[in-house]
Amino acid sequence: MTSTTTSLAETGTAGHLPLVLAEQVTKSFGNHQVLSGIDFSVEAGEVACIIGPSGSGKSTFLRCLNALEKPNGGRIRIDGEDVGFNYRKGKFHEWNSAEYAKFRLNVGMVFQRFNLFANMTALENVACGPARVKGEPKKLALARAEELLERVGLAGHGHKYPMKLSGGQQQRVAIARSLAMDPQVMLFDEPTSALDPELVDEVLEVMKSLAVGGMTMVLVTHEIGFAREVADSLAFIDGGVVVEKGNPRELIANPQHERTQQFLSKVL
Ligand SMILES: Nc1ncnc2c1ncn2[C@@H]1O[C@H](COP(=O)(O)OP(=O)(O)OP(=O)(O)O)[C@@H](O)[C@H]1O
Repeated sequence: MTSTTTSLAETGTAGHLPLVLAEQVTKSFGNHQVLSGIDFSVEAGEVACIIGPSGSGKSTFLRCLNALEKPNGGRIRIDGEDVGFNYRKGKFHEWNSAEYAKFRLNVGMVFQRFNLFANMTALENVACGPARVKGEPKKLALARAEELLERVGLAGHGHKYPMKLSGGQQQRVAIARSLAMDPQVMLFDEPTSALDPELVDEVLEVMKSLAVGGMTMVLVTHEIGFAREVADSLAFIDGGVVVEKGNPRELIANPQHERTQQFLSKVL
């Protein structure tokens, strides 16, 4: 991002900004350019789905949104805040590790592999963030975790360790764990791809209920049906750029770009 520091300072933050705003984001790993100038935005309360071929940069972009990867150029703002930078005394300063940690509490992320703590029960997995990271009293964090497990359809399962839960149940615990931090936006990276087909719907149903409840969500997915039914916008990423973005139903029914048409013809 260093190369863009001057232009960042000049751009300013006046006017309405979407909750999530990415402008011309680039990212390389060595000589391999993975993101070549991504423009992307999501309004508060909206669900944005991202589709695209394997290796097109979808996960890398999501990781940039959550500051798990550092872009080489461009600008990402969440709720008007520059991800990775503070603007002080007329200059951009890179975040320190405490600022990165604080930011991630505000942006939930659910991964393909559920990443639960194997030595904690479902309840402890959900309660540990508020109790250990936010310093919430343990009793309160556990009571809230009970409520969240109920919300994802897992009432009565709180005492179980992850290995005693199905993949779909584990992913729902992971969603509850993310919700426990009261995130402003939730990012999902192919949350159903590691599940047996018969377990996919139970996770999609939970995500649908979050969407109906007004949660702002960015979702990398192969679930075109979910995108069509639930999402407010759909972006097709290929070769590290957003090739096409629009209303999901329109984009799926009538893709404008040849690359989008080719991709959809393979997955529909
Ligand atoms: N940490 C890394 N180091 C080196 N290369 C990486 C790293 N992370 C991702 N890549 C490369 O970046 C490219 C894009 O990967 P990414 O995971 O973002 O794609 P994707 O669109 O999410 O693919 P998929 O749908 O298969 O998950 C790939 O070629 C991948 O090998």
